Amino acid sequence: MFIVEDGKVLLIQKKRGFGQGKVNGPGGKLDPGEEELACAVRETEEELHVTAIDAVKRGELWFQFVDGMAMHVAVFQAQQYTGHATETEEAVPLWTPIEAIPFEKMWADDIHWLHRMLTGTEQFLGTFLFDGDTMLTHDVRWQDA
Ligand SMILES: Nc1nc2c([nH]c(=O)n2[C@H]2C[C@H](O)[C@@H](COP(=O)(O)OP(=O)(O)OP(=O)(O)O)O2)c(=O)[nH]1
Repeated sequence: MFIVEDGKVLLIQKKRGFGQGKVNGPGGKLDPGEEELACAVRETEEELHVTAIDAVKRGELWFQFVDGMAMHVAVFQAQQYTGHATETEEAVPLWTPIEAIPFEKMWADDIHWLHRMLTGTEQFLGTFLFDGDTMLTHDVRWQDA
């Protein structure tokens, strides 16, 4: 979930779990039977004590890892929220200027879609091959919303 306000995006530094130490948007795994949007809203509440309002789906990420693991991530964006971003056991909040996103601290694929997503209106579909933290191939396709 990427919440945007006044040219800044609400990122987190993850304190534990998958991608610990990385900068990312808040998010996490689906609970059984849960819808993607509900999951993204819930994880943002759990990690930052912020509730995203009127979030829209902007893209999908498909990851294949060479060890056989695969992962699908739905990407949402919101322009409105309630609450005040607070550090929790899971994450440190980072209100970050969109023009100063620290891609070197993020997942290697993010540089290929995050800035374009935040500064435009298109939807995207990204497919990536990873070996651990190393991205081997990337393919991002955009279409008008
Ligand atoms: N921006 C970005 N996000 C990614 C990438 N790969 C990846 O798993 N994510 C997101 C998806 C999830 O929101 C988050 C990982 O969450 P997770 O659910 O696997 O980890 P977690 O340990 O926090 O699990 P949970 O208990 O909170 O559900 O990172 C990536 O390459 N780029």
